[in-house]
Amino acid sequence: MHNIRQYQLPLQRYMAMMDLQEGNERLFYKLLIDNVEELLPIVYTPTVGEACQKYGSIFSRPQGLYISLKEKGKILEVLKNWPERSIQVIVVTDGERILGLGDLGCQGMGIPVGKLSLYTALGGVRPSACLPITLDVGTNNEELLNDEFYIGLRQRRVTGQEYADFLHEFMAAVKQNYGEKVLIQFEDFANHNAFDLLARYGTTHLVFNDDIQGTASVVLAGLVAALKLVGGTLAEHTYLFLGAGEAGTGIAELIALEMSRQTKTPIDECRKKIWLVDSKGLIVSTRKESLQHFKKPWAHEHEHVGNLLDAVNAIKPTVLIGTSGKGQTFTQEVVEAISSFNEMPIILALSNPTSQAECTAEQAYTWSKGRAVFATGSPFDPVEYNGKTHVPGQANNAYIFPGFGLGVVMSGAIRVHDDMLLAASEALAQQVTQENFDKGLIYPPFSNIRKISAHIAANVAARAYELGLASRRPRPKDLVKYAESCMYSPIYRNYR
Ligand SMILES: NC(=O)C1=CN([C@@H]2O[C@H](COP(=O)(O)OP(=O)(O)OC[C@H]3O[C@@H](n4cnc5c(N)ncnc54)[C@H](OP(=O)(O)O)[C@@H]3O)[C@@H](O)[C@H]2O)C=CC1
Ligand SMILES: CC(=O)C(=O)O
Ligand SMILES: [Mg+2]
Repeated sequence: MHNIRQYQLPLQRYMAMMDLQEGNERLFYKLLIDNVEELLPIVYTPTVGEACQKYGSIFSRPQGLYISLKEKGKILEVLKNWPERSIQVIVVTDGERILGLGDLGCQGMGIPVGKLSLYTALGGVRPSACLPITLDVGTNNEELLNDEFYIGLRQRRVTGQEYADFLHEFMAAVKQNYGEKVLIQFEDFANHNAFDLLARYGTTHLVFNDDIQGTASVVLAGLVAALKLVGGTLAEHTYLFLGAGEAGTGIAELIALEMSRQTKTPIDECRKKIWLVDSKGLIVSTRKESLQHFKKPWAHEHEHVGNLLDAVNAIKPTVLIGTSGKGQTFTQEVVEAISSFNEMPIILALSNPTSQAECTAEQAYTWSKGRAVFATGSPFDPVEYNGKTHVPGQANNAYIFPGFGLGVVMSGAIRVHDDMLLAASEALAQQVTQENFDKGLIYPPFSNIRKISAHIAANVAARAYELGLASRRPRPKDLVKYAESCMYSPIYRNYR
């Protein structure tokens, strides 16, 4: 840590950590686990975003497995080149929507690498069982195409049947090489592919989309915890999203599902409590024909509303959630408006990295006069307002996917079911203590994450057994203890 701390710039610290991961993996994980709050912003958001943007020019050694269009027809052979045989979790991207930074092509590799290091550090999945993959299907990022240090194919993205065939070959090759029980996490695909891939492979493979499903689970947990501060039930609140893509509609759907279970009301009715704004304004029924399929369930009856401020004033939400990928979109007027009709507005600025957050912590607390219950996707420091310290929570799917993955792996689950996402969410919400609430936090600190992950894993595994989706026999009696016993620990063996 002394060495790492000598670097002034976060990107230099990132590069030092990557060198360490390559040169002394056990020490890398020891540092990451013991200093998680300090190092998470380095190996994960926000610094990993900058690293992906500059990936070509900071490149020293390859990490992960690249599969490019040139390998079409030979993907199985390429997979066989990976030295580890026993893989439990794959995180795969095609780099088209890296955080809120857009199309970074092959340079998106930083994301699968970073996510999988959290699978190990936060969730205890063995490093050798983790495989980061980037599919190089080209990039539409002109700057990268003209960058001498770009590491990927210099061509525009393939789409349509050619893309679908390539993905299909990849999915089939993974199953053939690693069997049915490898968890494939789709990460940072653009929404025009992400929903379709999940629907297409959800019934044949063990797949999970972190941006749609993991994010939904973490946000639902935060909302359930927030109700202890704010009062009311899920169904008594009104939700407004800025951003109706993977994260926005994924979260909205899981809230509606949980609301429907709690109130025994049809899910269609529950969806009416949830409104979304996209780049064209509030999603309303008069726009239904021209909407992408994942937006249609949210096209409620309402007149046209063109922007977020007008939508806030029209809908009067109690909860405002930012999933737009666009920074500074929760303006002072927006935060003041929601604060004018809520004693304690719940405001989540989920977009990553920090530069894309819908507002900063300081803005949220100042403009709401210290009344907002606030969390962000990337970390923000505590803020002093009117003599009180406000600590923003980090609403990031990193709370969920490591424990979720561990639960799937340890139970030998063969499919991911929505109930398993609800189980993960419930377990996370239960880990928020009175001490956390007293600080205004709706998430527990990351310093306890391995214990939290063990509880998430246990709840996910328990649900998988109940659903008949778990193949590991016999079912361990104490699933929390079993989860802990499965976790990788970076300790040196004593050979004496
Ligand atoms: N905290 C966390 O754990 C997570 C955070 N995220 C973050 O969420 C963000 C969005 O991700 P994702 O949902 O996958 O992205 P998508 O591209 O799927 O969705 C983005 C949505 O935002 C809308 N949008 C973009 N700009 C504006 C604007 N100026 N005003 C209103 N709406 C706008 C788009 O509108 P239109 O449909 O009209 O184009 C679209 O509906 C990213 O920054 C990502 O980092 C994602 C996953 C997890
Ligand atoms: C956290 C995450 O998955 C994202 O921002 O895309
Ligand atoms: Mg993501």
